[in-house]
Amino acid sequence: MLKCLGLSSGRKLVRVLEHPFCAKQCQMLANEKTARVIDGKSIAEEIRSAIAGEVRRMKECIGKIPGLAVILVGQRRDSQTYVRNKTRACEEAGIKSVMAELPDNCTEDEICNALSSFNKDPSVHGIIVQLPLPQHLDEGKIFNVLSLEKDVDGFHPLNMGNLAMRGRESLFIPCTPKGCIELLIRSGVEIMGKNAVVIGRSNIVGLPASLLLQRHHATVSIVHAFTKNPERITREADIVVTAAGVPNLVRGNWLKPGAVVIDVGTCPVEDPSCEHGYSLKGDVCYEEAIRVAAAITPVPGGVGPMTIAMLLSNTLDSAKRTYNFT
Ligand SMILES: NC(=O)C1=CN([C@@H]2O[C@H](COP(=O)(O)OP(=O)(O)OC[C@H]3O[C@@H](n4cnc5c(N)ncnc54)[C@H](OP(=O)(O)O)[C@@H]3O)[C@@H](O)[C@H]2O)C=CC1
Ligand SMILES: Nc1nc(=O)c2c([nH]1)NC[C@@H]1CN(c3ccc(C(=O)N[C@@H](CCC(=O)O)C(=O)O)cc3)C=[N+]21
Repeated sequence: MLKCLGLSSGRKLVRVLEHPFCAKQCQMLANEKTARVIDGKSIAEEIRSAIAGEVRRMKECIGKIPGLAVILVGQRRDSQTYVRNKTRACEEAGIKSVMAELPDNCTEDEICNALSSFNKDPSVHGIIVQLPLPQHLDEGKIFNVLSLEKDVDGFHPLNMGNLAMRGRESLFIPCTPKGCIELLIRSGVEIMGKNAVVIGRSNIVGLPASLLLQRHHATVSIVHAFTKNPERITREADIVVTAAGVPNLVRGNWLKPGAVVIDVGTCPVEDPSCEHGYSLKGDVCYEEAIRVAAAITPVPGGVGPMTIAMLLSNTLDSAKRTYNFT
């Protein structure tokens, strides 16, 4: 079904071939009710404008503003775009941003040195190391150096561990899963007591998303690449959070009627009709899912903008904590 093509950015570009059943099935279902679309872009805008207000208040009251430092290693085009979007969002919210750019072939020590200087800089309240890193670098070693108090991505093992343990609180919740929960809450979706399925178990999305849903008292199942019969497990779910990076993985018949679907997947697929020759695809076969689900996030315009809003929110919280500003 899918063909991966190399992309100069290092990221795979996927060519999506037509689903043999997709068109027919969609036509059959054409007259049925469609899901509510959860507009992540406008929810994120609301949050960002509230953050901008808080930043202004902070500046007026104590003469300080939050600061975010970004470490970008290498020349991946997608990473450069994400980082540019993050720093632009900071600017708009009145948050200072600084960046350290390191070459593809840099050493762990060089990254750790950049981290250490941001750790010490009192005008920096949040630090992110844009992922993925080039293969020769050990992510674990690097995250160990990151100051726990400035880990606004929530990737430090102690923040992740505290998120996992009952009776403990992490200083920061990873931005994408936090954004998913925020979308559910702001859309009036109850999480407590619901069956949730998370597709994917990565450190940055799937794992923390499953921990967070548990904290909100959902009963959570995790589907990954070795799961047998993922469609059966997913069909049990009232809430599906999918972060596999596989376009059209979740078909309409994987969903329980009335399920709420949060599509984290963001995969560039060949699309000659688009300006850059590609468009972004989620994990969910959207045209099918809107006929079955009660609510769904689009890609783009769903989870992505929320990730950035949550990064700003974590950075603001960090600065507030530093200055004891409430
Ligand atoms: N919108 C946003 O803000 C963000 C979007 N993303 C997007 O989300 C997607 C996932 O990102 P990330 O978590 O970093 O990716 P990873 O590649 O690190 O993890 C993918 C996960 O999905 C699982 N998986 C892969 N294929 C299948 C399959 N066929 N069936 C079931 N499970 C599968 C893998 O299982 P296993 O562990 O067994 O290999 C793995 O756990 C990507 O498209 C990424 O671009 C990521 C971060 C933020
Ligand atoms: N340390 C680190 N932290 C991250 O949070 C992190 C990371 N590394 N590496 C890569 C992933 C990916 N990620 C996204 C952020 C925003 C959008 C986003 O805003 N997407 C828009 C579209 C953007 C576009 O058009 O290019 C949308 O879905 O509407 C997507 C993906 C954060 N990540």
